[in-house]
Amino acid sequence: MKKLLTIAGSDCSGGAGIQADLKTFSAYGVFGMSVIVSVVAENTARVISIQNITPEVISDQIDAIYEDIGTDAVKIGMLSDHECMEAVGYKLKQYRPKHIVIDPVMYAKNGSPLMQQDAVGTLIRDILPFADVLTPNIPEAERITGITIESIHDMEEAAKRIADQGVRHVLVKGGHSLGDEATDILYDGQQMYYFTEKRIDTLNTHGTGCTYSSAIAAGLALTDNLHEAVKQAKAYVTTAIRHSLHIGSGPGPTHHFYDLYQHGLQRSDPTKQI
Ligand SMILES: Nc1ncnc2c1ncn2[C@@H]1O[C@H](COP(=O)(O)OP(=O)(O)O)[C@@H](O)[C@H]1O
Ligand SMILES: Cc1ncc(COP(=O)(O)O)c(N)n1
Repeated sequence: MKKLLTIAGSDCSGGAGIQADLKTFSAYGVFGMSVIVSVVAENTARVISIQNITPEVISDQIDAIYEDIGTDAVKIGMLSDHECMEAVGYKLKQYRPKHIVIDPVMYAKNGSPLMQQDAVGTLIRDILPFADVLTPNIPEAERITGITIESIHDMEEAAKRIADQGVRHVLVKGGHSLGDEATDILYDGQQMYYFTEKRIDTLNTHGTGCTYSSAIAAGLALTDNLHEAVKQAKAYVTTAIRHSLHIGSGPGPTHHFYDLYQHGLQRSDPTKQI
């Protein structure tokens, strides 16, 4: 049984964060564990408050995992401030887990900030170097690089700049772009690879990034192959968006039903050469 850990924030409304990650792990048939970094009182429409867990308790949770069970892959999501980042970075250095997927979460789908504005420097310096793959969406890639992204070419440029900062694989997600297709670009420092699906006409995309990065982590643990993991994860998240729920007054959540992983695998190959 593969063992997956998510280090992220808790979304009490169940669509994103730790909750989306654990649902994804279950659908992949792997054993899911969680280190909660922040408790976020949020729903589809707004973020009401954020309570960060103390660095000591974040560290204790990570110790609890590694002194006993260990992991086959780790997904890292919301890290809201310097202290959280430092605590997680210190433990990653200590335990050096295999397969680290980092989703540099900055905002919720309704626009509420989830990371302190001045923490981006710490994120780049202390956290990004641990990523085997980093999965920024377009606004996050813009924030990390300082460039404006309006085209596939701009996404490629952002991926290159992030790779130049020492990230091994960068997957710039195209969910926030316009157009009929949702294309994500994977860059390994040498070549670009494209993962494309038809854009689904829905506002219900709360939790898509969390779902995608968790699916990639689970796929890495299962296959040891990043391209295969991204291909399967793209099929998985697309299916989860297709079945997303129109609940709440803001962007509704992706839905994970129990055989979604198998369902996603039967879909056509999203890998496309542009
Ligand atoms: N409306 C949509 N139709 C199909 N795929 C989408 C849609 N919105 C997002 N995606 C895909 O969902 C995944 C998560 O991307 P994105 O929504 O950009 O991330 P985030 O949740 O971090 O903002 C990507 O594979 C992206 O291409
Ligand atoms: C605790 C928490 N973590 C992350 C997100 C963003 O999720 P996404 O970008 O997948 O919509 C969120 N809304 N809440």
